[in-house]
Amino acid sequence: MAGRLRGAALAGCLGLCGTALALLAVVLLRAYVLRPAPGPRVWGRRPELGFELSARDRRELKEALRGAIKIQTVSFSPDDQNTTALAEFGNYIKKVFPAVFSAKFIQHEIIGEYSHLFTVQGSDPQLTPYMLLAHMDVVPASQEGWVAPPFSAEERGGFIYGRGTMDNKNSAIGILQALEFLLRKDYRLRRSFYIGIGHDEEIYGHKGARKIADLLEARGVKLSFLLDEGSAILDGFIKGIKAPVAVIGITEKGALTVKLSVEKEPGHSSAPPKETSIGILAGALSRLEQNPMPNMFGHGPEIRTLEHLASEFTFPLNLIMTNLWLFSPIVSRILQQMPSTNALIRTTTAITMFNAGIKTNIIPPSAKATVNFRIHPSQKAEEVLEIIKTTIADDRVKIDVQETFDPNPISPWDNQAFGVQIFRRTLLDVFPEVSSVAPGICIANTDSRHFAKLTDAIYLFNPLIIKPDDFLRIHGLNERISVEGYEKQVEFLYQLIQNSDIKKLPEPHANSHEL
Ligand SMILES: CCCCCCCC/C=C\CCCCCCCC(=O)N[C@@H](CC(N)=O)C(=O)O
Ligand SMILES: [Zn+2]
Ligand SMILES: [Zn+2]
Repeated sequence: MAGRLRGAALAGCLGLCGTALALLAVVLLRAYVLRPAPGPRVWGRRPELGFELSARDRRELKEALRGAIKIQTVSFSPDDQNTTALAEFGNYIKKVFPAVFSAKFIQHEIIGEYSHLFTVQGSDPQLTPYMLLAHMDVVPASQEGWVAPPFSAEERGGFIYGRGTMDNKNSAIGILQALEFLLRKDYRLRRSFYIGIGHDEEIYGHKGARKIADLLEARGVKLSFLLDEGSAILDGFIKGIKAPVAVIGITEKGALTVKLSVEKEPGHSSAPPKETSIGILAGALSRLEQNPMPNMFGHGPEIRTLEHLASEFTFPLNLIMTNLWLFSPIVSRILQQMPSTNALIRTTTAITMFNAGIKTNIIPPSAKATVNFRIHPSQKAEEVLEIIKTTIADDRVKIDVQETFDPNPISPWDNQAFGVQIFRRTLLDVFPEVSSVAPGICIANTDSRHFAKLTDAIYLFNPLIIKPDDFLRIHGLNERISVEGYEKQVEFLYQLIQNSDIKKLPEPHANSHEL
């Protein structure tokens, strides 16, 4: 009997081991043998390209950005902007970029009072134009907590500190700087392009970018691609990846901002009701925080980001990322641990404003709060609103939608996508240390969504190497950019404009480096 039991146990164990071995074999086979062949290799590395800055150029480049940071172009709320500063910014760029403003083939227009549209006419009208987008307005900054005042543009330890250094005067000034340098070298552009500099991106871009887009649409413009802020060269964001990787946004999340309010009879605090307006609203907000929106990992482009970066991961993570069909439940659990990666896999919930109460001994007549949701690419605003109502489940809480839009459509990402190949080419030229370029999601919002009728190829990317600590500075304290990082950004744009001048993408060839 005991022998038979031992035999059965052994057979069971062998069966189990066999299953485990078979599973392992399948994993290895898929990982190393059945791996999809890499796409055609398009670009080869090029020796040093001529972006050489004299000491004077360097000083000029830095001072142009510092001067722009000092202009307090703050967007406080949709109807409160520092319009004096917005106008001053317009005068400033005219003064700092004389070649751009005097070139015969560049048309400059002011749109919506403070935004700027530049039409740079290339010599070959057959080539479809592209667009570079940026914004000049910034979010407010507290005076406390900064190592240098937020509009001082002080330089410390190789960094320029100030609101707008990463979001997004670095792009607005950087694009014009790159063009100024090219014009001074008498570079003759072949492909036309547009530069848009919005003045109200931080309050949804209705008066700036949207008007620029409407005007271009009315002129019948179609774009081969559009590049805006929204992602970057990420260093240290992803556990298991050592080298910096360029993640280019191919979509951005949608947004839904709701105002919640509760009204109740005021009265004497000595005989309070069971619940006050503050208590009721606090309960609703707590339910929203305690019940995050569903994890959507695998339903949007986040999975493509990991697949593209799979070979960058150290063992055994590389194996896991190559086999997401098997490991995605584990991966999605890991991603939700950090706020920046959690934002990739679900609609996020952020309670951003709360106002209530009059005096210590008055029952508060009303309580109000604002909750800002960023919608995952696989969901729609309507669906999110339904979840909010079910989660709050209290008719005393009034829900008013303030601003809402669905996620952007997904832009093309393949060997034929002109913009993507130009970004690869330019990254290879300017950031040789970047070994991978992957499609990703912009977790915030940008002005680019207003241009959806002009092109299906909208990309979100800032050519800056950023670490998790830098990300916290955007809209936070001590926003800063390194002087070296800004020079590289200008170099990237300088090169990008020239690289975009090719007529068509080269045929794939075998012996070149592939990003
Ligand atoms: C796979 C790796 C994980 C990725 C983590 C995310 C890292 C993101 C890195 C850089 C992103 C920088 C994004 C800056 C864009 C900010 C744009 C902005 O502030 N827009 C406003 C506009 C508005 N009011 O709607 C916003 O609030 O979104
Ligand atoms: Zn921005
Ligand atoms: Zn911003």
